[in-house]
Amino acid sequence: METVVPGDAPGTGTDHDDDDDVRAFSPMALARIAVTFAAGVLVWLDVHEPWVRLDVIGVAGLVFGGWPIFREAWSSLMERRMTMELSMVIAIAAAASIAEFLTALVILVFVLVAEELEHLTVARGRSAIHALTDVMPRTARARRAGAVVTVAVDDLVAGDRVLVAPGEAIPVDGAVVDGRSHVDQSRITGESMPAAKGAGDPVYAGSVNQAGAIEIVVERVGADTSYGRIVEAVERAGRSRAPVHRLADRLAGQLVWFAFASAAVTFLVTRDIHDTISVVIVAGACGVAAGTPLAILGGIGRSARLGAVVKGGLHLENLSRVDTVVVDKTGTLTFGEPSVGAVLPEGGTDADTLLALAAAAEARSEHPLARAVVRAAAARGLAPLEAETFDNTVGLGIRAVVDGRRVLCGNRRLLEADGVEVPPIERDAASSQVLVAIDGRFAGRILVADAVRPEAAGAVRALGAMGIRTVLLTGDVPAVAEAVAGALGIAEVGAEMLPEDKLARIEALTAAGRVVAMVGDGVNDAPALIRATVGVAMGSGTDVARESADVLLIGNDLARFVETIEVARRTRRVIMQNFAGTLTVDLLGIALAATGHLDPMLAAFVHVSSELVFLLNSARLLPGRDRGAPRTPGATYGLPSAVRNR
Ligand SMILES: Nc1ncnc2c1ncn2[C@@H]1O[C@H](COP(=O)(O)OP(=O)(O)OP(=O)(O)O)[C@@H](O)[C@H]1O
Ligand SMILES: [Zn+2]
Repeated sequence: METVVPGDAPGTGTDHDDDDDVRAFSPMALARIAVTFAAGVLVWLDVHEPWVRLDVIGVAGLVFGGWPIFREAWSSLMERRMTMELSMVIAIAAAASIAEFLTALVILVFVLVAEELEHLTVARGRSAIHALTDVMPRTARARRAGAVVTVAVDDLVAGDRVLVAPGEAIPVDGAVVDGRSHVDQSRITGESMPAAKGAGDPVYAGSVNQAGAIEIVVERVGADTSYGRIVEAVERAGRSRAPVHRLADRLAGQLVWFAFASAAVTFLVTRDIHDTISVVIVAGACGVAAGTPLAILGGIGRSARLGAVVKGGLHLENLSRVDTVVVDKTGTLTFGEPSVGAVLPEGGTDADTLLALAAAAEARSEHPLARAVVRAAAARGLAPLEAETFDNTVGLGIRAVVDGRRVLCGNRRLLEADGVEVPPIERDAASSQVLVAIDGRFAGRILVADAVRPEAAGAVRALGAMGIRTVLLTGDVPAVAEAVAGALGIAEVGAEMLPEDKLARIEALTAAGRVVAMVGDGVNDAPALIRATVGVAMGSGTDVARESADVLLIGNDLARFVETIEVARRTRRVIMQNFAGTLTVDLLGIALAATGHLDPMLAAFVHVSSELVFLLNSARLLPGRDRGAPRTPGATYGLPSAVRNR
């Protein structure tokens, strides 16, 4: 009942915006409700009071029970803001002034109960978000001075060694130093299959150790871990304000004013103080005022469960309106972990030299093609060469000097820009190609194939079913782009697109009135991610992409992205239902009250119960408890002797 008016400053009155208190009922609030209720009963029973001119029980009940609300109303008055508290207090005072103490007390009980229930619902929303952190163990078994002791995770520092038994959650980010196991890290990376871990492999806090016992060396603890950062982003998002939130506040404020104006008219016309009080009381706005942020919190929490970190309420709102999804190919539709299929030298260079020079040139690039070339050279056991100079042109490729030779690795455009004559090239739709020139002469090409993500086709189909158009924009050549698009059922394709071309296409789409989500992973996608209505980065993507994005897909799973759009749409639907419902109930209620069909107590009941329905409607969005929550460590599990005897 604690509304809510534009410019509502945090920290005023019994403001609930900042307390993370997830307690059940507060004892003081309960006491106020009980006292007010008791006073109501006494007044109703008409217990004898010695003072004729003053109803002491009624006044005392009102003052004690309503104290926090009076205080808030007073501060609203001082700030010249019309709030729900103020209007309620005016109604209560009006009832009391005509000695209708029973009415005043009953209204107050309703107000107090509603306020408390609202607190509880909102607290549950907060705790649902906090529940994300519950998977992080609070204690760990660490090696200290030759013994294994249970310590608080917060007391761990980098370099500590921690033992993790089968079935336990991993408490920190670190690396395995002993033992082997499989680890379910779906919560962090989204991979659904447990990953094999042995000495030297990284492990992440919040993932769950499966079969074997492992010992890990601590690298990062708490909020610094990958999972800690995810939780932090979600919590920050939960606190941010979406435009629809401001709209809700405005609507709530206007409803209070409207009820007030209607009450004034009612009094002028009917001269009936009861009906006037009913009019003030019947219009509730908490369903929109508190229900909107609660719904957004629920939507963001639910998305986080799907592995999508939505960085703010604004982005969730935008996501609900998306009608066009632009994707890039490498790393988004494909795994972005391509492998070299063939090395095809030309003009007298031999394959190993070609690959070795290319690998040296590509060594410092984070492009998936570059990494594939480097891996292939290492796999063939070629002696690593060092590039003397290195120049990366996004969307074209690499210019480097290796062993005194000028090496170009990239596409036709790069080579031709440097005056290299590139012969006609046979295109194989299944592979991308890295063209290589040495000292200004075309020296051959390296075929690199990347696997399409298995969920991509289903995701594109699901988007289509939701009425969303999918567009593929890639830096790769048309043959490869069209092959991938064809396999996935994407009709609209742009190939050989430089980063600025992708950007221009996004701008053209938004200029045409489309609401565009751009999904990408690379440095070349960053400008488009920023310009799109919603930028979505793959979790495995480059840092630039992850920073530029509004939504981060931790699990790289496009199917989860589609589900996130559904969550966003549902959130929007719930908010709109609350808007429409509140308006209907309030307008109807005011009309009934003004025409003498609602007495004040019934009006209070209508106000409170309708609000509660809308709050609960929002609460439906809150994610449920995590099913796969692991057991916490601390108990002693049997460790294999390899780990125990160290
Ligand atoms: N480091 C590199 N090594 C070799 N070729 C490169 C490199 N960087 C870019 N290229 C060439 O430039 C083209 C465009 O690169 P860009 O990174 O813009 O897109 P992409 O990786 O092909 O695909 P997508 O746009 O779908 O991610 C690549 O297809 C490749 O031919
Ligand atoms: Zn209310």
